[in-house]
Amino acid sequence: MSQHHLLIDHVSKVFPTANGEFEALKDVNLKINKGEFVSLIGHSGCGKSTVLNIVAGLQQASKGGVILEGKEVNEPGPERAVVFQNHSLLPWLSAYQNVELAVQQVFKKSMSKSQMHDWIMYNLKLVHMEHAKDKKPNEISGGMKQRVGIARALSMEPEILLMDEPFGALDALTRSHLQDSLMDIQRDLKNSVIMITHDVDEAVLLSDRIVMMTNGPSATIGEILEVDLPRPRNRLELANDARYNHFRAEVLTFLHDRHSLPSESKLSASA
Ligand SMILES: Nc1ncnc2c1ncn2[C@@H]1O[C@H](COP(=O)(O)OP(=O)(O)OP(=O)(O)O)[C@@H](O)[C@H]1O
Repeated sequence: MSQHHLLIDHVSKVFPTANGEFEALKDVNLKINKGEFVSLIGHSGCGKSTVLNIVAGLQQASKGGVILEGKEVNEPGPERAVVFQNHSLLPWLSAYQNVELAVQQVFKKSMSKSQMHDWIMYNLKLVHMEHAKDKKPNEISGGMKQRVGIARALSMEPEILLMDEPFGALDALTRSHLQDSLMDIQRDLKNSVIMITHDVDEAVLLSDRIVMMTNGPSATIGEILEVDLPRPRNRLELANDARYNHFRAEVLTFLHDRHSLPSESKLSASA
C-alpha cells in the first residue's frame, strides 16, 4: 500500500487565451507524505498558484489529477483548507464569527453548540488571537488577519493545509513571528502543508522539502531539495549554521543560475 498521502499525478494545465492555448504546467508529479511541510518556489508566473489551486480543487487539471488518501479530488473540500496571501475574511464578521462559519460548515452535525464554541476558542488560541476574538477584520492588523485566516483553516481539521504566500504581504518582524507560530502549530498538529513562497529563508526554515519549479511556459518541477535540518528549528541559531547556508545557496543557485528569467540573463550578460 502506498504511504503517500497526497499525489499530484502527471498534472498538466492548458489555459485558452486570445492567442491560442497556453500550456502553463506540463507533467507535474509530486508525492507528499503525511505531516510533511513542502514549499513551492519558482519565478513569478511559473505556475505555483496553478498547482496549489488544482490541489485545492479550485481549478481542474487539463491532464492528470490529484489523489488524496487514495481518492481523486476535483472540487474544493474542507480537508484541503486554503490560506491566501491577502486574507479572505468576511469583513462584516468578527474574528470569532469568521472561524465559526468554517466550524459550522464542517462540524455542525457532529458537535454540540458548546463543543463548537470550545473548538473555535481552541483554534483562536493556537494563533494567539483569543484576545481579539470580537474584533472585525478592519479593526486588526494585517498579521492578525492572517492569524485568523490560519485559525479558520486549521479549525476545519484539514488533512492538508494549502498556503499561497501566506506571509507575503507582512512586514519582516510579523512575518518571522508567524513563521515561528506555524512551526509550533505544525509540530503539534502534524498537518501536511504545501506553501508557496518567494522567500528563500522562509522556505529553508520551514520546509522538509523545497520543490523548485522551472520557468514557464510548460513549467514543471526542476529539482527537489530535502531539508533535513533537525527540529525544532531556531532562526537565530540557523543563521550561522553551515548546513542552513548550504540549503539556502542551493535554492538561490537554482533560481538565479540554472533557471534565471530570460530578462535576468540579459541583465547579467549586459552588465
Ligand atoms: N486563467 C488564466 N488564463 C490564462 N493564463 C493564465 C491563467 N491563470 C494563470 N495563467 C498563466 O499561467 C502561468 C502560471 O500562473 P500562476 O499564477 O500559477 O503563476 P505563479 O507562479 O503562482 O506566479 P506568482 O508567483 O507571480 O504568483 C502564468 O503565465 C499566467 O499568466
